[in-house]
Amino acid sequence: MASSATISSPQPEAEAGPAKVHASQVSSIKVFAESNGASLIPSTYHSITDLHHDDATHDLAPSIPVIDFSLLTSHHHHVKALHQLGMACANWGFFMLTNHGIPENLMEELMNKSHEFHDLPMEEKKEFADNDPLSPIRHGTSFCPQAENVHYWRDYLKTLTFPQFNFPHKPPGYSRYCREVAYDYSHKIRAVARKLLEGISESLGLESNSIIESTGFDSGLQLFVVNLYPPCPQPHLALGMPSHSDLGLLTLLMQNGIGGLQVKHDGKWVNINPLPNCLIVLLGDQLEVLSNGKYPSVLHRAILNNADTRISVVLSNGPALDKEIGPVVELLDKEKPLFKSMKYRDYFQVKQKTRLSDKCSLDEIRLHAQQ
Ligand SMILES: O=C(O)CCC(=O)C(=O)O
Ligand SMILES: [Fe+2]
Repeated sequence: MASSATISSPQPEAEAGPAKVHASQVSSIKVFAESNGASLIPSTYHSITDLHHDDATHDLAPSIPVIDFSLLTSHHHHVKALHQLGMACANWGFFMLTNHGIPENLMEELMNKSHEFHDLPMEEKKEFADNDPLSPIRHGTSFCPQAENVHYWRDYLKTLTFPQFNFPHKPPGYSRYCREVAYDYSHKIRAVARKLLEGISESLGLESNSIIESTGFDSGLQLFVVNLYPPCPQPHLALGMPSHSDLGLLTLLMQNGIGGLQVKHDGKWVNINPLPNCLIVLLGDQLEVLSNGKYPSVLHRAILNNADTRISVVLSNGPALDKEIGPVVELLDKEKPLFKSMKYRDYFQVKQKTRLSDKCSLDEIRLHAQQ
């Protein structure tokens, strides 16, 4: 059971050997980190299992795909841009998006305000502690404490911003302004995601509106997440988020200038240092399903540091909740389906209530070659 109780007081034995602190006893890792002050973290947060996690390679930085959004919409460069988009989706499941048209000052304003909800006293955030993945506004820590045996050094605010827009009315004074900025940003992100989905359809040899139509995207679910990762005294032992893929079609992410995102490419973790003012685009599980495996969702994770609070604002753009999503029929002329169809509502609920680990939810609907 998730608890809305505030953090239990810091464990006196923390210095000697940290106590096992279950994330369900922790309402906020930010509050815990601030009140604990110990140099060792509880063993229940030791989530790094691969000894070589520092092996993130920088060599790949020059080959990280960059897509210029303005070229996708340009008559002259459209074909070349589609080709680049298709390559990025097939080979990386991830790209940086430049010239996306979202004003820099809007992104800055949102980022500057994003920590204010997290800064509220725990008492004020308690009303949003909720286990239901479809709650319009949720605040919590880690990913799904009830389902995990190790926890993650992150607090989150999750709101559903489409088809209905939801956002906290707290703290007073800030909230109206921040709601407006968030509303504006979420709409602009949907428009960018929609255009990208048109390009992705075309790059698969489909009609440009194919994915939009088959997913009911125009009434699709948009999840708006503000992640906060406080400084961690032992960043080599814990993670902000473990290796996972996102559940929707396209995730568009920005961060507060503090690095921490890694994506997996050719079996190696690659540090992502975004270009100024770009958006990071991550392909989600629903695109892997629709494309029948041609455009795999990307594994990614958030690593930590011991000096700065990192914030990422992550918008997951998905199908309509009641759409049944399976491989696009036109792609099945010459190939067998690799995935079972499933209603997005069911996929969303399962994924948000399961331990976050690689592609474990997607693997549940993967059909085996012999089937
Ligand atoms: O904070 C990040 O960079 C990654 C966040 C993320 O993967 C998520 O919210 O799904
Ligand atoms: Fe993610």
